Amino acid sequence: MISAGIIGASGYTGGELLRLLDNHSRVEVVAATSRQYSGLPVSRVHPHLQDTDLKFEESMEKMDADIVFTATPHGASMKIVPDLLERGMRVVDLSGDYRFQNIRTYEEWYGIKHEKPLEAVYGLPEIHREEIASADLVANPGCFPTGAILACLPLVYEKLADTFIIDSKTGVSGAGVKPTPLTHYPECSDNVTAYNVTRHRHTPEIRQELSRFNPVRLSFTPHLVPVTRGILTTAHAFLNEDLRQDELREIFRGFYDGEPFVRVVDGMPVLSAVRGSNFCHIGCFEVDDNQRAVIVSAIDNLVKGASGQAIQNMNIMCGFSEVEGLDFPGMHP
Ligand SMILES: NC(=O)C1=CN([C@@H]2O[C@H](COP(=O)(O)OP(=O)(O)OC[C@H]3O[C@@H](n4cnc5c(N)ncnc54)[C@H](OP(=O)(O)O)[C@@H]3O)[C@@H](O)[C@H]2O)C=CC1
Ligand SMILES: CC(=O)N[C@@H](CCC(=O)OP(=O)(O)O)C(=O)O
Repeated sequence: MISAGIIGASGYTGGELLRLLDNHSRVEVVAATSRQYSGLPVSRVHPHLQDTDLKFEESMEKMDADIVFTATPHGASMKIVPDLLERGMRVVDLSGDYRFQNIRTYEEWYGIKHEKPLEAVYGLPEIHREEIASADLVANPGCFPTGAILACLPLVYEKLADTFIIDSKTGVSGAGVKPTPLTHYPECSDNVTAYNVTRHRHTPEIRQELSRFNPVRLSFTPHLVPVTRGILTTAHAFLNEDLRQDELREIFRGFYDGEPFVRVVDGMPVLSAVRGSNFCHIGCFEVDDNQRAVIVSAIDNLVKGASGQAIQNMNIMCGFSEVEGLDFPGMHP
């Protein structure tokens, strides 16, 4: 049994970590922090978590755990993570603060001066499983990059395409618990909005990871759609080989063979099939007469896009079965 702490536990990804860890046989959550709700029972903020006796702590300054999840905004994590590491705790950070190899890229796209760059492993197990196992600091990927990278990776790895148009639709929980003008109910319900169409901060993150295998050019456009959870990504790639749909599907099947949380599906991926689960479904594979291939991926932004992937990373770091606590399907319909 190991002990875990969650910083930022009053937020959406913090709540999702609590929900998923409640079902994990090797982990006990010993601390869940919230500055706003310090002293209150966790169930007061997360009404679905009625069977925990945990109360929110103000911080983890005087508490220890084997592993800590920092479910805090970018800019906040960099003020918290170094102290945890110095005190000997291993950390999975859910923010963007440690995802970039080049700190100037982070500063340019996030508009924040990084106070404390540290060595970290990018926590996408499908690329970095071995380094994750021995890491003290894992930078959990962004939600859009998880779905987008998994949709494009086999084509980059096999050098079948190098230019990608990535169009993603996200549920509103991706924006966190605090409402904004874009996510206020009358603005986002019964509505669809494209945003940050050329300047979304996940663009360089997707590029960084795909370019590890072969340089890529890409355009990434996010849209907000009126669902609570899920990201559906449609990636378009112009192939440099004439491949049929069934051949492309087999390339993806071979590439992801043995991956516990990636499923190459026969039909079209849908959000409801992955909702609440740590699975990424990938499908479509249609190719038109311009050799444009269309790959569609679906994830739950709060699970494979955040807290589920963070637990998958913890499982790898601790030598547990990678699927422990995560081995259940989505909630269709
Ligand atoms: N939502 C999603 O789908 C995804 C989110 N992420 C990333 O995960 C992180 C958390 O996201 P999410 O849960 O959605 O965010 P939320 O805004 O829902 O929750 C973040 C929580 O962090 C706490 N917090 C805020 N600032 C600080 C601070 N300076 N020090 C300590 N605690 C702080 C707040 O709690 P309190 O005020 O009570 O202390 C807040 O509830 C972010 O970096 C986000 O970008 C990554 C992938 C997907
Ligand atoms: C709907 C919505 O606003 N989504 C967020 C993505 C949140 C996320 O996963 O990103 P980081 O962890 O990199 O912050 C956005 O577009 O900024």
